Amino acid sequence: MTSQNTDLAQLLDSRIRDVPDYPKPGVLFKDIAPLLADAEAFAALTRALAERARELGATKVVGLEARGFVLAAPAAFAAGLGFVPIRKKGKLPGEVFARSYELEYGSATLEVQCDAFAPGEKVLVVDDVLATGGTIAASLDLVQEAGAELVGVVVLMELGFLPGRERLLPHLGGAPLETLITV
Ligand SMILES: O=P(O)(O)OC[C@H]1O[C@H](OP(=O)(O)OP(=O)(O)O)[C@H](O)[C@@H]1O
Ligand SMILES: Nc1ncnc2[nH]cnc12
Repeated sequence: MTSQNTDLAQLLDSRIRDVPDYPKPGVLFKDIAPLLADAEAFAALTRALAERARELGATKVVGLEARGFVLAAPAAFAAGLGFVPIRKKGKLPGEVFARSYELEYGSATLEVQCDAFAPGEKVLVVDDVLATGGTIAASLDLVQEAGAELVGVVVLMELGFLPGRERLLPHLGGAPLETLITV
């Protein structure tokens, strides 16, 4: 990590609030609302994500509902790329691919539109938190099922005390998994 990235990580980390026992007892919730509300931190995060999208050769940036949208959409815009949403069940019209999964504090189903990607599309997946890895694992399977090539995953914050990274390895197909902050 360069000193510039260390500065970025410190700035971002300083704007994330720990909320104990939310939404369930025993969960330390990482609240990104203060970061999003801080113009300097949000802009720095958006620039960093957009830079990685360009460097990795992405043609689309994929965001995961809901907090992933808030990071991925401005990054796609800043990189001059299109944005594709992966949404919770029942929100996307038309034919969809679907995957059910467990996350740190519940379970859900994610969907992507079957025609979301043109042939040869290269995808960067962006989300805010990597906890158990269930959400991103399901999303990577959907990207593959929809026929796109994964060029990378960038996550704002990895919870290093949970086994998310190991869980994602079989789903990455050799693409890099990058996190701006690890706690
Ligand atoms: O690694 P995991 O254990 O799967 O957890 C990580 C996911 O949990 C949160 O999403 P949530 O489903 O709470 O949705 P939200 O963004 O709509 O709040 C977070 O935004 C990640 O997507
Ligand atoms: N501890 C946590 N904080 C914020 N978002 C999460 N998603 C899953 N686990 C989380």
